[in-house]
Amino acid sequence: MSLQWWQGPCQPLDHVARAKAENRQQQLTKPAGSLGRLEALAIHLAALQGRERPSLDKLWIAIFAGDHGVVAEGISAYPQAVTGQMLANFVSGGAAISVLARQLDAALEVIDLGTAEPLPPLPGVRHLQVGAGTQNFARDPAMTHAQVMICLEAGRDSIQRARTVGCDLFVGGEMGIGNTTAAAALACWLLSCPASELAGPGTGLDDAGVAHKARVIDAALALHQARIDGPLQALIHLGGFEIAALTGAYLAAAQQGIAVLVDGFICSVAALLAVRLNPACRNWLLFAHHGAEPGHVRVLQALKAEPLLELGLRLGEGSGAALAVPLLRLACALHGQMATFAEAAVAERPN
Ligand SMILES: Cc1cc2ncn([C@H]3O[C@H](COP(=O)(O)O)[C@@H](O)[C@H]3O)c2cc1C
Ligand SMILES: O=C(O)c1cccnc1
Repeated sequence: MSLQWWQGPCQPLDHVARAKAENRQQQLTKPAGSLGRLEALAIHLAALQGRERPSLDKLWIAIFAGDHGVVAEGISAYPQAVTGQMLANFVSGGAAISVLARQLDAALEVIDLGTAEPLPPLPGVRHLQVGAGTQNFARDPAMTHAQVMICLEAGRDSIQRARTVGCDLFVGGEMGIGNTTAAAALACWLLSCPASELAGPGTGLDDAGVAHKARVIDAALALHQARIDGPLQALIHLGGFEIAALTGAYLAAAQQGIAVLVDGFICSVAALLAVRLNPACRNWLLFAHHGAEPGHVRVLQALKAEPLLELGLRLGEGSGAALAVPLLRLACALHGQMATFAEAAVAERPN
């Protein structure tokens, strides 16, 4: 088979910038290593951005939304219509991510990949209508090959727009009632483990609801298993439009040399898919937080991720990643603005 676009090379890290940043860190007026992981983060960002002093001034947040046919199985605490209603809330400024984007002075774009009930055009939303949501994967493959390709490209297109405005960091977010079920099903396939280990309450299922969700996922895995021969087929059979778009965005970001901050459970599953599709993209992914959804920690472990925050978040929308941006910005500010021992005339050597 011919090579797919996401199999093309990812940008290499800039080892010269990394070495300069490492050298600079050693000269700053503090005991060596005293800023802990913030030091390594600034150095890694230097290697990603190709400059001794990285910065995160220009932040691009893209929210991908899509509905999920598997909602018919009663796997979410909220009705499907919330997906479309939240699209309006994102652009009118009232959603959590809208508030965070304003606070961070970030660009926020909202991409509707397809809701179950078609929406009237919403100013500020890009409507792609890949389909009226996915099919119910308890019965049928979630999407077609053509649909997964359009979604992966929708993610790539967002990265292209981010690049044209000179983005320093990309944050992807998602909205789609039912998507913790799709994400858990994908994670079960990717990690070869039963749904009882990865299914969680999502928007707020009780214990019986979580047990039902796990049974739905296990049955769907059994139904599709024989036809899933890799991560792309897993996405087609078990995925969601927004999960595929996030996967495409992460892959394209690595190919175009844009650092990524990954949000919660659903985004982390998209990141694991991206790494399985093109392992070299892993270097470009930073992980924001370890959330409350039980599958999240397992997916982070598989990615060898060291998330920055642990706040019990279970919202999605890119909110956890947005919350971690100030920490990364401060790591860059310390790295870029602290005085060196020579500049401040402070004794460099310990006794
Ligand atoms: C009002 C509201 C806003 C949200 N923003 C993100 N999610 C989050 O919850 C959904 C996944 O949970 P589940 O799989 O249990 O349906 C996704 O839309 C996710 O982004 C929301 C959910 C609700 C109800
Ligand atoms: O961690 C997440 O991304 C998450 C968890 C629950 C509901 N929505 C998103």
